[in-house]
Amino acid sequence: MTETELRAALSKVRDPAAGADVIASGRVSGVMIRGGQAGYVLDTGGLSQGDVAALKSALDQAAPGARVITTSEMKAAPKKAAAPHDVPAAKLENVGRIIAVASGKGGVGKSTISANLAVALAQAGERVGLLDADIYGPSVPMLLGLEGRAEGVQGRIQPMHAHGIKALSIAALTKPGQAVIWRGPMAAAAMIQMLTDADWGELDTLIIDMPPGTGDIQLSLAQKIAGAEAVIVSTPQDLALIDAEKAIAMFGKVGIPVLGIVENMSTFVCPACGAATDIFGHGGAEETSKARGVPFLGAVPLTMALRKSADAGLPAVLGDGEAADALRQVAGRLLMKQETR
Ligand SMILES: Nc1ncnc2c1ncn2[C@@H]1O[C@H](COP(=O)(O)OP(=O)(O)OP(=O)(O)O)[C@@H](O)[C@H]1O
Repeated sequence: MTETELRAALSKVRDPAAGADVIASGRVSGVMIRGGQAGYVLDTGGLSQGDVAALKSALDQAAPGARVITTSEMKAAPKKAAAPHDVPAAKLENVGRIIAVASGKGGVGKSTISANLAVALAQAGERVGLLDADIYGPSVPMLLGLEGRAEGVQGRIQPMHAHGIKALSIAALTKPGQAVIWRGPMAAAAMIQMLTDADWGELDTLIIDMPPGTGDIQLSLAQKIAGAEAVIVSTPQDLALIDAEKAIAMFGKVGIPVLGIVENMSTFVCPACGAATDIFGHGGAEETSKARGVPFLGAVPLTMALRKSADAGLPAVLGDGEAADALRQVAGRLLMKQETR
């Protein structure tokens, strides 16, 4: 059985809460076959015990012997897919396009990729803004070597400037070192404020570094940028890929097109001996993108140079090297997608 066949079999089962099929509602995600073993993630959140038992039995009949990972993240009955016009989009008249960079799982390099793509697009001649909306760990100031805080002029926040791009971090709305517990609506309001109240000027592309994950906060943020497109970052690891699939499903729910997946921390080439090692695996993101019918945007290797440049506040694409080349290629593919729209 192929993943497509497995998904088709599972999609015959109805979500007791949403009425739609379990794949469309996001109730079942992460459908995969690895080493001949079928598996998927079942989210039982918001369902009664009776519904869960009936759903599990229907899924078992549809895909006998499949390995099931059960989570319960859905807080209430999933709503039917929101049509793009149903959700309030952040209106940015002077911005050509908005790209939300997201990951299902934390620590996969989403912020590093966001900062490098922003600088690479600027190197290609675009006017670029980078908005750090990662409420759990705003790292854009460090990645760009930005010091101090964004200023307000006549009531408008002025984005900071670094390496040819404009940048603003949600960290600017909090006191340094102060922990803030964000709730979904609060985070969404803060992001919209930074999107619409800041003096971005004219931009070809605004990149948003989203918080990792696919919970309520991420969903609220995604709903507020209905006119945007998304890029998903994942490592080649199965666990990260399952979460990447959840991120694809989340954007699907709010009608945001996924431009593609970037595989980060792909093959590591030892600088001393030249041996290639697939620490987190290799090629998994490309397989996932094929299975999901989402474009594959490229693989960025795990390199010491990339880690060091991130820590130094100098995005790798400012220099040379394997990772810098790979990141420029990803940026080039994003530019091509824009031209073919
Ligand atoms: N390809 C790579 N090679 C080497 N180091 C990398 C690579 N990509 C990211 N890193 C390093 O991994 C760490 C995590 O990266 P980053 O902060 O970009 O991840 P993230 O997905 O944004 O994390 P978060 O969950 O906090 O949002 C950083 O120290 C970064 O320098």
